[in-house]
Amino acid sequence: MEEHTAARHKSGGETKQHFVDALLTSKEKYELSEVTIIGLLWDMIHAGIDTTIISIEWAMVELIKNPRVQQKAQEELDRAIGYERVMTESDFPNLPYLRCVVKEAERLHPPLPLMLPHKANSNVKIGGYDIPKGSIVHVNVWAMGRDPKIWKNPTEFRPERFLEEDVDMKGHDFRLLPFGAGRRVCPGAQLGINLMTSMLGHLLHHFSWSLPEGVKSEEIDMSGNPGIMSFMRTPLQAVAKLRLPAHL
Ligand code: HEM
Repeated sequence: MEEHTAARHKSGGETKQHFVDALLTSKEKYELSEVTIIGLLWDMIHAGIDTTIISIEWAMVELIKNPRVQQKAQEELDRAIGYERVMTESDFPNLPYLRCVVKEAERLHPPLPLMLPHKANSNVKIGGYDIPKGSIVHVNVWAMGRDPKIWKNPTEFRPERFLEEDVDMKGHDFRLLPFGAGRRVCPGAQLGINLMTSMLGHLLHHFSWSLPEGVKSEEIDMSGNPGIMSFMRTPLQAVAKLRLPAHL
């Protein structure tokens, strides 16, 4: 905070287009204290880090349990990038299968399975049910992602389903809502998707992933920790084998 405030003074109040600066610019208008600004920054850090880490761990376990999918994603990375350089964000448009892997992981393993609690601010009727004003409402996006009425073979990890039918996951298609929807939709959704695409892309391009010797796929504990954020109950243990030249 001190560094940012000092930099603003030095530049004569000229603003950079980033989050800290936006908050400092709005400080007077919204009567934001320094403590509030620091609290908001921590909120963003907490909301952005755990959700992304959890999503990556679940995606990796599915890629290890499904070597066909892992190999197909790696073939796509090899075709689009080759073996002489590392992936960058500008490669994303050429990696449609990898982007479907991200989506499929979010369908089966949304890190916030019940989203965040919402409060009805008036009496509403949804799907024939009366929701009285003041009720706390949870939306079970985990169950929606596995509903056999919506998804064919719902428990199968098959990213191809999204090549066959493109389904939005940023709050516009109510079949898939890992980031929520509406006024309180996740403001970091696109950043979260980009982070996942980047991390999974690097992990798969650089390494092949398997289970430690002697561990069978069906022995992996696929249960999640109870709570708002659903980490894997038993942390994943995996073995990485280098695929790219070590200097990369
Ligand atoms: C894969 C990654 C992520 C997932 C799955 C995710 C999911 C969610 C969900 C389900 C909500 C609640 C939406 C609702 O109740 O309607 C939420 C809220 C939020 N997320 Fe994310 N998120 C992710 C990444 C991020 C990132 C990277 C940031 C910021 C850097 C972020 C910041 C927030 C904030 C600040 C809220 C609260 C918004 C509000 O209450 O108005 N999230 N997220």
